[in-house]
Amino acid sequence: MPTTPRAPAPGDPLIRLADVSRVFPARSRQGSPVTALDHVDLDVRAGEVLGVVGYSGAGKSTLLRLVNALDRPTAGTVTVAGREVSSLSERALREVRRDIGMIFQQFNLFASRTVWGNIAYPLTVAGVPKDQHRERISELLHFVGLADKAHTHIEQLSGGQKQRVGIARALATDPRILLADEPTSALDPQTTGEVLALLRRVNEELGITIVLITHEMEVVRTLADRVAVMEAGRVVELGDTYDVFAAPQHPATQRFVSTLVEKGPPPRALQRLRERHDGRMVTLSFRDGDATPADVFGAFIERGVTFELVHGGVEDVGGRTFGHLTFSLTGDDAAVADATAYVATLVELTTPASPREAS
Ligand SMILES: Nc1ncnc2c1ncn2[C@@H]1O[C@H](COP(=O)(O)OP(=O)(O)OP(=O)(O)O)[C@@H](O)[C@H]1O
Repeated sequence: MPTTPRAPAPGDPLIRLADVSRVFPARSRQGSPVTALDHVDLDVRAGEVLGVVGYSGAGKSTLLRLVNALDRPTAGTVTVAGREVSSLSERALREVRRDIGMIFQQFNLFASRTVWGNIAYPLTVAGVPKDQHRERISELLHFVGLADKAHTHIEQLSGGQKQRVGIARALATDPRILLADEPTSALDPQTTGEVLALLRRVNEELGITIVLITHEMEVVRTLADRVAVMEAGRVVELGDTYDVFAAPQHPATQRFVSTLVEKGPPPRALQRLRERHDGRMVTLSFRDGDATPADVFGAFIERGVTFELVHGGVEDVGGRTFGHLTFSLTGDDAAVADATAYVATLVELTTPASPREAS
């Protein structure tokens, strides 16, 4: 094991942003100042993986730079492990930064050094005596699965191997926090899966809290316990990953979730479905703890309503399921009306609308 496992008190904020703003001055005389972060309140709990999603320019990188004190807020406070970093001296900040590892989309390794040399670097900077390097580096290499690559030069490694070196380097000084800035965006899907599995071990086996910036909802679904959605410098939604996927509230969140999960048939599919089915089309959204599809089928059957599943499926997030299922219902008009009215008391019921209908 490369780092000492810790038992964080679950739920304690390890990082706290309180009413944080970061305004960058105008780049030119005619330009206006840029508000990269706008009154952000955010707690990161000890031991969790927090996914931060948002489109380009939403403020995600600025937020990470404030946490590791590479930048300071214009207003508000940033507290890491109980210390308000916004007011610390450069010397005190070095100590705080020792508690924070960071990995990047483009790995940011020394291309001219070996794997060993890259992992040794933060140990040297932190003043760890040379005679302790060998044991520590070899533990780290085993942990990330690169024990046979110690003396390989970085440029001879695949992208996934480079990110493993990045993770080993980030863990070298035994941090409590890992900041991950789009760590899999440069990787193919299979390698992404391997790196995410390694990050899961970093979190679960070593108790390291991870803040993960990404625009890929699959990454969030795989790794994050909670999700913060950012738009225009604000956190517009924050919740458990399951809740965010099953019932996204903010339009920005709905757009992100729809990249993985469709709430109903998209307009063109709906048009084709309407050509083939003349029944009443309804979309039912099931969540853990709600009524089950079997309850709903029973309600249709009791009322003599015929139902056909025409679109949708069941999703799994962290072992909990939800689904949006679209049915075509046929039968006596009054029976269909009665059945849909009753089913709407059991689960969320919507009528899929084409854009023309919706506008
Ligand atoms: N040093 C800077 N000077 C001026 N403006 C900046 C600076 N750094 C960031 N910004 C601006 O702040 C806003 C937020 O940028 P930030 O890099 O935090 O967004 P992001 O969500 O990380 O985007 P991306 O996914 O593209 O990295 C953007 O409008 C950006 O242009």
